[in-house]
Amino acid sequence: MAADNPSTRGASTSGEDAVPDVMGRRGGRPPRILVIGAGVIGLSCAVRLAEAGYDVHVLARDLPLETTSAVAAALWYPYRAAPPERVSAWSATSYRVFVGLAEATPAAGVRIRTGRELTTSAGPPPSWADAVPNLRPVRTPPPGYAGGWEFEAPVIDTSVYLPWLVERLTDLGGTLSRHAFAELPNTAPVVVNCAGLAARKLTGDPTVVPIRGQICYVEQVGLTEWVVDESDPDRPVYVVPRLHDIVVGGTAEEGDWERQPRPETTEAILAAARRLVPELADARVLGQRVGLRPFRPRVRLEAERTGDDRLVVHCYGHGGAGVTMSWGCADEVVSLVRAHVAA
Ligand SMILES: Cc1cc2nc3c(=O)[nH]c(=O)nc-3n(C[C@H](O)[C@H](O)[C@H](O)COP(=O)(O)OP(=O)(O)OC[C@H]3O[C@@H](n4cnc5c(N)ncnc54)[C@H](O)[C@@H]3O)c2cc1C
Repeated sequence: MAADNPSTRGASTSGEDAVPDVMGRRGGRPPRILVIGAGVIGLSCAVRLAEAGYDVHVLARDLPLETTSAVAAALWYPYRAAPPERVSAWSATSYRVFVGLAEATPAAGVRIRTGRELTTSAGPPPSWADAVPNLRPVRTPPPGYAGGWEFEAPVIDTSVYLPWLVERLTDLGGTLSRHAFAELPNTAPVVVNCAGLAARKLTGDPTVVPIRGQICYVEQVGLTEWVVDESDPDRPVYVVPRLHDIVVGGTAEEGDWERQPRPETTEAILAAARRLVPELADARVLGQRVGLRPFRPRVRLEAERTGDDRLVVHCYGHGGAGVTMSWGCADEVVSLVRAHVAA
């Protein structure tokens, strides 16, 4: 990654010697916190902890633009994450933060866009309906659909947003370094575990499984509205216009660890998207990518005291909605840390 890229600003790639070894408050300095993971969850937690006055260091095997978070579409849309009531509350908090960013901080890469979730049968409003202002039924669905829901949602261009989060963190005095842990470290009094899918191995948690997502990018052809059809659970169709391109998806293949795009899948994704959004017919394909959504039957967000009286806060398993829930989860991580360690 280029040295002047904000996603590596404040980052070292020196490996082992980058691990903080200072144990907590010393000489009046704020307690040191080690955050594992530089996806949207780790970075959002790190930013909120730094804002709360902690001395925050993010250590990650993959830097932000190399993570699953960078592959996310990333539409505010609670999808393949549980439990519903908590997902809804975390998502509602994030919605408000993203609206604030879209209004006041264009450099963060967040825009509010109108769009539609289309359904093939009539049904009640989604479980997260209260998180969205002005959710309304789709009055004239396209052929083949029974209805759906229309609303304004934040669209987060991760290629801009993740570097912006890093910049925010380093402005607050935090750091980001590349480091791969073989096990949870015991070198800091507080560790926040945001390892995503890799928490499966790092914490020995077999309930975290991949839900593979393949997407492609096409050129921006002037599209402003997003659309989602998840009536086929394995083959959701979504089209999300970003600042300079359009994300077209996708797949949701549970238990599939393949990280390479499958060409025949790309063809199927494009065909389904073009049926739904005819404006894409001649849009040039710019690239394709795969991400493994870190799904868990319940997001794990809890504090654990270790035998040697350190604190580990786990925050992983956000499935298909990590961006959507990020700020709500980050606030809760800060509350858990504060309950144990004052800044
Ligand atoms: C195709 C696709 C589309 C998606 N669309 C959306 C969407 O529209 N909206 C939405 O909200 N979400 C979406 N998601 C889901 C979203 O991407 C995830 O929920 C989110 O990225 C999870 O973030 P995370 O920070 O937990 O994990 P990750 O982004 O995977 O980050 C994990 C971090 O932990 C680090 N790490 C792991 N193990 C170690 C270790 N041993 N030592 C050090 N560091 C380690 C990694 O290197 C990485 O930095 C989508 C996902 C996919 C794949």
